[in-house]
Amino acid sequence: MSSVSAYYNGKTVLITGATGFMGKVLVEKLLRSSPEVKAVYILVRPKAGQSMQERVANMLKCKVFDRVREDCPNFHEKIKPINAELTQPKLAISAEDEEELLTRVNVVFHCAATVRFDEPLKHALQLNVMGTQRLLELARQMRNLEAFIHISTAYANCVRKCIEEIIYPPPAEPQKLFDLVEWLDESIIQDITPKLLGEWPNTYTYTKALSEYLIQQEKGNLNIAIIRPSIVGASWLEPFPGWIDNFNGTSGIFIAAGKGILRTVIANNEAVADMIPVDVAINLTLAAGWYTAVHRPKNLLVYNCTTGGINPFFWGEMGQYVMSTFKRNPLEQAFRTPNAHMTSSYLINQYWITVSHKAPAILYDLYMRLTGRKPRMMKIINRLHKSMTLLQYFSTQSWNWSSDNMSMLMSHLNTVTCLPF
Ligand SMILES: CCCCCCCCCCCCCCCCCC(=O)SCCNC(=O)CCNC(=O)[C@H](O)C(C)(C)COP(=O)(O)OP(=O)(O)OC[C@H]1O[C@@H](n2cnc3c(N)ncnc32)[C@H](O)[C@@H]1OP(=O)(O)O
Ligand SMILES: NC(=O)C1=CN([C@@H]2O[C@H](COP(=O)(O)OP(=O)(O)OC[C@H]3O[C@@H](n4cnc5c(N)ncnc54)[C@H](OP(=O)(O)O)[C@@H]3O)[C@@H](O)[C@H]2O)C=CC1
Repeated sequence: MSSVSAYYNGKTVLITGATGFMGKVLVEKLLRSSPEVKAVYILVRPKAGQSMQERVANMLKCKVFDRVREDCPNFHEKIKPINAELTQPKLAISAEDEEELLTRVNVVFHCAATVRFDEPLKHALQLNVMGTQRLLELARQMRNLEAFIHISTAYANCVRKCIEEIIYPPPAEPQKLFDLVEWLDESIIQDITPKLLGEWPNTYTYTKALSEYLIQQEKGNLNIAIIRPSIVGASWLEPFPGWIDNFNGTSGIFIAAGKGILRTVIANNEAVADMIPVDVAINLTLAAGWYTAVHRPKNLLVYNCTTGGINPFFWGEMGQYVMSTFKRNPLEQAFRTPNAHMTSSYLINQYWITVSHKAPAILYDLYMRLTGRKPRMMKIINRLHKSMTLLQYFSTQSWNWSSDNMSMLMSHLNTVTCLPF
């Protein structure tokens, strides 16, 4: 057994965002590689008419837990759900639960966030920045805390071209923004959001930049590390290859291309497609937790969890791989034969949108209406266009991330690959 998995045995861990894409992989890996972990507390909110208990029961049925279910059939007994809402004062955790966390938790992984690019600024601030502030406040009172790991994004500082593993000055003073959104009318906040964002492309990256700064300012004596993954994609190996459960980042675009719906996309062939498989990002996160707790670095360490500097892969190559994969492995019930092209020209893209997206969608919806069924293709196309408009910023540019801390961490591991510890 490696030092990393040995470290977590006997420890009590707290995870936020455990019901999300990365959170599920984190919970699974932790329970599978460190079966003697004492307890894994997860902060969960009731949602969509489901209680916290129902949500956790449904989550544990998810395929991603099949392997740990086989290895350790009682793994669910280690999971201790806590009712919480990160946007509420004191995270809406009951006094009894809070006391339990304060006495028991050894390591915190903070994954919860809104990752929507179009999130209203007020909500993105309340969750990504104030939520982080509240969690830090709780963590500072924890009596046995050894490490606090915050998941940020490699794009938090996307207004820079070269991104070091340091915390940059924030786009604004977080406290001033908290005060502003406190008293300003929601519609006025919406109106001034572009001005506040400045060079930042969306409220997601903006609030992630703010939360990094806030952590640096308010960390006190905590042992903290920040992980900045780039575009997190499907798993490479663990718990099995190819697992993903959302349409974020590139996955929605790939599926739309595979279904033959997406025919044109704005991207720069020569720009780096900085993707990282979710299991690699989670392995780094767990290893960083171990390193932070055991080696207690003097300063807060930032890990750029990126691939472009080590093994660059370009959007042009990505497009070819995606198309050839779908040609070899066609998806069920495709709308048309997959045939997507990339262009960096706005006009050419608009032309193909009209000819290859809108015209077939109108004809298809007409056919649906005539046969007494509900039209749906134009709705899908409009959603796709909205998503492509928001993602374009990332598919047309390259960034250089330094990854010295990631390399340093890798040098401490048993193997030079990212295989299970
Ligand atoms: C030839 C190949 C070409 C290759 C080149 C491609 C280039 C692409 C470049 C991509 C770069 C990505 C960079 C990302 C960088 C940031 C990474 C991070 O830090 S952090 C993480 C990054 N964060 C992000 O990536 C967030 C980005 N996404 C967003 O912000 C929002 O999704 C939105 C604003 C784009 C759309 O909002 P809205 O219109 O409100 O729509 P909702 O989302 O609410 O979904 C509604 C429903 O539709 C469903 N569905 C969705 N897609 C598909 C699909 N393809 N099919 C079927 N269904 C789909 C969806 O499941 C849902 O179903 P249900 O639950 O209702 O049942
Ligand atoms: N996916 C990616 O490409 C990348 C992600 N990241 C970062 O990784 C982290 C995880 O992302 P990912 O797993 O993709 O995101 P998901 O959207 O899949 O998960 C978000 C998690 O946050 C929880 N959450 C949201 N709002 C609240 C709230 N008000 N109170 C409590 N919990 C809440 C969600 O819970 P619920 O189920 O209740 O909604 C969910 O568990 C984020 O910090 C993100 O910024 C960084 C780089 C890339």
